Parts: sequence; structure tokens; C-alpha cells
Amino acid sequence: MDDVAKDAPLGDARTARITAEEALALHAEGRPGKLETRLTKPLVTARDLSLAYSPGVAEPCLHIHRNPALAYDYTSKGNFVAVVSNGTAVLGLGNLGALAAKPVMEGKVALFKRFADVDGMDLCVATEDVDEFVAAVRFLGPSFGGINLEDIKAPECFVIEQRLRELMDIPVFHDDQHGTAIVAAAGLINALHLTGRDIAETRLVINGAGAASIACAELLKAMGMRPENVVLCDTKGVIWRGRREGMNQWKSAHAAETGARTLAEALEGADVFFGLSVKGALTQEMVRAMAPKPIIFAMANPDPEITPEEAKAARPDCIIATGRSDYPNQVNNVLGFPFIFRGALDVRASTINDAMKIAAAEALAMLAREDVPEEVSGAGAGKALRFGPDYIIPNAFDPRLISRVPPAVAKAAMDSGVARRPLMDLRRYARELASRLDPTAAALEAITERVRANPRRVVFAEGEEEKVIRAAIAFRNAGYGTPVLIGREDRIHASVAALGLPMPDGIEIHNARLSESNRRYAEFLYARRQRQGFLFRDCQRLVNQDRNVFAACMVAMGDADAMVTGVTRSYSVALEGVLTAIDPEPGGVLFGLTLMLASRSGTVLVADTAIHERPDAPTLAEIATKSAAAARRLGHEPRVAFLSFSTFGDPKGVIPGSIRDAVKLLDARGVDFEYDGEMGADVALDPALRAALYPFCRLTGPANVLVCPGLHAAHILTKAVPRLTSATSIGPLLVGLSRPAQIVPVEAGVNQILEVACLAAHTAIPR
Ligand SMILES: NC(=O)C1=CN([C@@H]2O[C@H](COP(=O)(O)OP(=O)(O)OC[C@H]3O[C@@H](n4cnc5c(N)ncnc54)[C@H](OP(=O)(O)O)[C@@H]3O)[C@@H](O)[C@H]2O)C=CC1
Ligand SMILES: CC(=O)C(=O)O
Ligand SMILES: [Mg+2]
Repeated sequence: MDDVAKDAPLGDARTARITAEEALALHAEGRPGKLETRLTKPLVTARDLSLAYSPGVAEPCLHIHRNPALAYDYTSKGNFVAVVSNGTAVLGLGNLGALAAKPVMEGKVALFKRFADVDGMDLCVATEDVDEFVAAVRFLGPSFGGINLEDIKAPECFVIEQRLRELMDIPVFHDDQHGTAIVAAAGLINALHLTGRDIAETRLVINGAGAASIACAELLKAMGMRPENVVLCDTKGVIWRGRREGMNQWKSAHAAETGARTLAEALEGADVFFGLSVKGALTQEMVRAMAPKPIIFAMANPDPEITPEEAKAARPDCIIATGRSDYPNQVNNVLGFPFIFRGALDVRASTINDAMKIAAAEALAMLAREDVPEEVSGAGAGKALRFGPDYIIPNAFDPRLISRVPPAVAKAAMDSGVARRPLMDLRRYARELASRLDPTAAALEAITERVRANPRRVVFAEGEEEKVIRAAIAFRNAGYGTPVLIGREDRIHASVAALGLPMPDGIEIHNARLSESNRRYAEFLYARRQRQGFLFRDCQRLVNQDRNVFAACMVAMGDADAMVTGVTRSYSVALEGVLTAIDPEPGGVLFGLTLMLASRSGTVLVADTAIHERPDAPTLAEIATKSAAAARRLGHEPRVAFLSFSTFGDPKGVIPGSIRDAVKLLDARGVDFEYDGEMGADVALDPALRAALYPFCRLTGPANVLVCPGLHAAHILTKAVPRLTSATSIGPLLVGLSRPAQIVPVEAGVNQILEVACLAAHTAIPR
């Protein structure tokens, strides 16, 4: 047993959210560590083996021998990065050696994959000798598309990086230097903007004069900070011109002409503090001595130079950032390296130069100034994020990062002449990037493009709700068409003002109570309902008072193309309002379809998630047919599984009877998609299990449409899976209405409302 106190809180006991034991348990559970290898080609049959290995593998070998550039076509090289360390500066923990650095390096590989779909391998090299380290890495070049150096202490890291850059023909990037500098620069651009400072007049003190600090000083000077305004400190105090103790050429290059000798002296009146040193190096007294509205980036990991609580207590007017994810404003290189390599690899850049670094910093800074989808806020500090002192830098989970930063890096690489495979269409590249992490995203992106080309009028029935207003504004800004908000004009204007957003042109507001269309809508309803116990005045009251009914009338009478509702009323109440004015398609089945987007297994469509508690066989067959068509529209070849507790008769039960009848109905119709059942969800999703136990099953791959035997099962499945896995779900989407209307779940965020509104608009475009 080692000497780590396992139940100790990690970091400051008052604020820590995880314990040492939890962190150790995560690393030890299941397959130890955080990585495994996954095959991208089948290796099941002898034929597979002949193709992928001997004799087939000889072919790509010979081709690459003749033309080395083909390695990018026939091997993983072009998407494969080595994360290399000797463990001499592991986070802020010091020289722990190569082996103890492995958890961090595995973590970096995991982040590469999670955030930018870059594959990687950790290489922990057990030497502190610069020559040995350089030799070990340089000869590994053929395997990789890039080298990410990590946690190598200064000053050796500068020599190592420089020599490897000269020796290798792929990008070599020391993350602690440049990744950190890029992300810190992005945060600083925004913090300067918020505090009304000019970079050329800003005084910066950096504590630490190692890898990260020197790179930050260099990048910020390249971005306009004046050298005389930058002071570095290390364990010996201020690095002043003429100092001899503990110096090296990299520190000397930044030695300041100053009388200050300690960090405390240097910080007097300073605008900005960068901490890239160790826990607790900054005191409240030092913070008090800084200029008004001081900017404090305490970036040491895992514990910052000062906690945000301490800094705020000393200076409530400060902007504080740390390297940690459990505080607002995480200035951490995780926001940099995955996306920078993504862009560099995709244009086969020979290097990562200053232009690419500055482009990444600017793209990050600009993204933080945009409206933040609620889904992103939810992944962060747990409260709404809005550009300001507590949100100066995007959240690492922001899904927009992958389509914003790599294109900026790729463009800078092309403009500066280091791209060996330039990209002709950067807009298309950004779209492809968005789909890289999620196969359905490309189809959804195509849908959004189609809506942009055919803008529609969409009614947002709950027009006074803040998130609905934000979704409507985003709808308008995205070019999807004209949003129509139902609500009181003064309330909607007040909400928009409170959001700090200008009220954009092109958004319509309709007050149901005062609308000129009321009589027309009431007459329409009366004609539909007079023989179902409705008096004319009942219809008038419904139109005046129920925004869902009013919105549905607008759509039914052609005053709008589609509607979206759901965040203020229960699903069944909202549905009742919609159905008051809009009928199901004649002879069709109305049902709910939920898209589950899982990173590993791809997209799965689940039905019926909204309407039928116990569908009979004809209804199940119709749901399967319509769901298969929806899968095709999303770019998937449908494989429909009728789910049950029972697989092909085992165990026996009542429900499988209706499923078997549904299968027979489809057999009789001769439909053009794969289907089978009844089967358990494991059998549906696992072809190997099927091959072993049910080789007669007609599905040729994992099912991507799951038709549930009833609403209970469908609800449980679609509510549980996103909470148990990283899957996200969209829906239930109503399928089978004669006019487009969608109901989002009450808890839907801005992005989800926007997505569903766009899908509703898409349904309204004539095919
Ligand atoms: N948030 C982020 O994204 C990142 C944060 N970091 C953090 O920055 C820190 C440094 O990392 P890195 O540059 O890679 O490491 P290095 O080993 O290259 O540099 C460490 C520097 O810190 C200085 N230092 C150590 N203790 C003190 C102290 N008490 N007061 C002043 N200076 C001190 C050292 O001084 P001397 O030269 O005298 O030895 C040295 O200059 C770590 O805590 C790391 O976690 C690093 C990269 C990214
Ligand atoms: C974040 C990081 O790379 C470090 O702290 O070293
Ligand atoms: Mg590091």
C-alpha cells in the first residue's frame, strides 16, 4: 500500500469535489488505465486475416515503399499522434519520472480522442538525457502524424522541441508550452476586453519561468504586449536583467529592467498575474496590491497558485481563472491541443507555426463571446454561462469547438504555406468536423442546410420563455427562417433586454389574446368540434387562452409552416393542444421517434416513445415502416429490431404474439428494409451474440431502429440510456401528423428547442 491517504479530498478540502479514492478506483476498475486498442477492420474470418495481414498486407507495404506519402492512405499515420514524456514536470507535481507520468499521458490520449477524434498512443521515455530522448522520439516518426511532447521540464524541453522540429517532417508541439500559451492568450484577450484594457498598455507578471511561462511570454509579446511590461519570477524571485543565479538563456531573453526583486514587489499595480508554478504561490496580500479589476490566471495543476474563493475574498473585482474543471474559467491546454492537432493533421501541416497558434487563440476567444447553448452550460459549472467575468473561455465540452478551432488552424497553415494538403472548401470541412464525433450529425447538418436553402415560418408557442426566445433568435440567426413568438410583446422585449441581446429584425410576435386572426381560428375550430360538445365560445376561449391551440391553428390554416412547443406544459397537455387543430395523416399512425446519438455504437432510432401504450400488430408494423424511412433520411440503411423481453420465443409470454404478427405483416407487404423479431436489446445490438445463438436472424448488422413493444419500455430505454452513457437523445419527434408540429421535453435546453424547430421546418419543406 502506498502512502496516499485514499479518502483525502483532492485539492482544497473546502472545495474539492472528488476524493483520492475515487480517482484511484476509476483508474483501477475493469481494464486498468484509460486506454485500449480498437480494430477498424474486421478480423473474424480467415479471409479477413489474409487481407489485413499476410499475404494481403504486403500490397500497402510495397506501395508505401515506392511512394511514402501513401502511408497516409494505407495506415493510421495521418490521424495518429504520440504523446511523449519523460515525466520531469508532471503537472505541477515535479519530477515523478516516466512511469508515474503514464496516467497523465493516457489521459492526454483520451482527450485527443474524446474532443477531436485524434487517435494517439502514450510513450513514456525513461531518460532525462536530452540526446537519448531526442533519438528515442525521432526514429519513431514513421508511425505518427504528429508528436505531442508533454510534461518535460524546462530548460531541456526547449532544446528537445527545437531539435525534434528540425529532425522530423511532422508537427512537433510541446503542449505545456504552446497549448497552454494559446489557451491562456484566448482567455486573456477576453479578460482584457471585459476590463477595457489595451494589450499594449497591460502589465503582466508571470510566476514560473519554465516551459509554460516562457511560451506564454513569447506568444503574448508576439500578440502586442510590450516586453518592458512583462516580468517573470521563479523560485529565486524576479528575473531581472543582470541576475546570475538560476538563469538560463530562455530566462535571460525575458529578463526585465526592474528594481522589483520579489513576486510581491513585481505585482504592485500589475494588471495581470499568470501562475504557472506551484500551489499556493500567490497570497491574498499580493492580490490586494494589484491594479483595479485585476486579472488572475492561477494555472498550476492540480492545485492553483490561489483558489478563486481566496482571490475573490481579497479582490471582489478580479477576474479569476484556474486550470481546473471544477471552477469557472478553466484555462487549460485541453482546449488547445486536440483541436490544433486536428487542424494540423487534416492539412498535413509540416509544422505548427505562430500563425496557427494565434489563429487558434483568436477562434477560442471569439467562441466564448457567442451565446452559449444551455446544454454546454449544463456540462460546466451547472449554471447558465454568459460571456462575462465568470465565462471568458469556452467550456471544454462545448461541441462547437471542433468545428471552430481546427478550421482556423488549417486556414492559417494554408495561408502561411505549411499545409501539404490544402483544403479547398473550409465551410464543408467545418461541417465534416462537426460530424466526426457523431455519425448522424452529418445528416442533421444536411437537414439544416436544406432548411437554410428553404427558410420556413416556425411558431414558437411558448414565446415568453427565456430559452424559447433564445432558440427563436438562434433560429433566425442560423438562417432557418422567420420565428414567430406567441406571447405579450412587452414581456418578450423585456426578456430579450435582460439577456443583454439586441432584438434582431425578422422575428414576429403574436399576442394570441389580441390577434386579428382569432375569429378565423375560432371558426375553424368550431367547424371541427361543433359535434363534439364544443360551443363557439369554447373555441374562442381555447384560441385566446391556449397558446398551443393558437399556434396549431396558425399551422393548420397555413399562416405558419410548423410549430414547436413543450417547455411549459406536460407532454400530454401540449399534445392535446396540438391535436385540437391538427389531425394525424389520414389513415396513418401517429407516434414518437427518439434519436439516440451514441459515440461508440452510432445513432439508434427508438419508437414509439410518445403515443401508444400497447401498440397492436398493424400499429407496430406501421411504426417500423415509418421509422425505417426516417433512418434512411438520416443516412442509415435501416435494420429494424422488434424488441421484447423474449428472443425468438424464449422465454414465452404474451407480448411477443403481437410482435410476431407485425413481422408477418411486413413479410406479407414485402418491404424494402431489414427487420426481425422478437428479440432482446442485447441480441438486437450485438451481431456476435446473434451469430452465436440465432444465426437464422435476418439482420445483417447491429439494429439501428428499435421498435419497442410498448410505451413503458420505450420511455425507460430513452430516459435511462443518455443518463448511463455519453449518448445524447433528440425527441420524441412526432411522426405522422398532417401538418408539422413538435413537442420538446419540458427540460429541453436552447439547443434542443432549436434542433427540433429546425427539424419541424424541414418536415414543412415539400419533397
Ligand atoms: N493550466 C494549464 O493548462 C497548464 C498548467 N501548467 C502548470 O504550470 C506549472 C509549470 O509547468 P511547466 O512549465 O510545465 O513546468 P517547468 O518545470 O518547466 O517549470 C516550472 C517553473 O515553475 C517555477 N517554480 C516552481 N516553484 C515556484 C515557486 N514557488 N515560485 C515561483 N516559481 C516557481 C520553476 O522555477 P525555477 O526555474 O527556479 O526552478 C520553473 O521555472 C505546473 O503547475 C503545471 O501544472 C502547465 C501547463 C499547462
Ligand atoms: C494541463 C497540463 O498539461 C499541465 O498541467 O501540465
Ligand atoms: Mg502538461
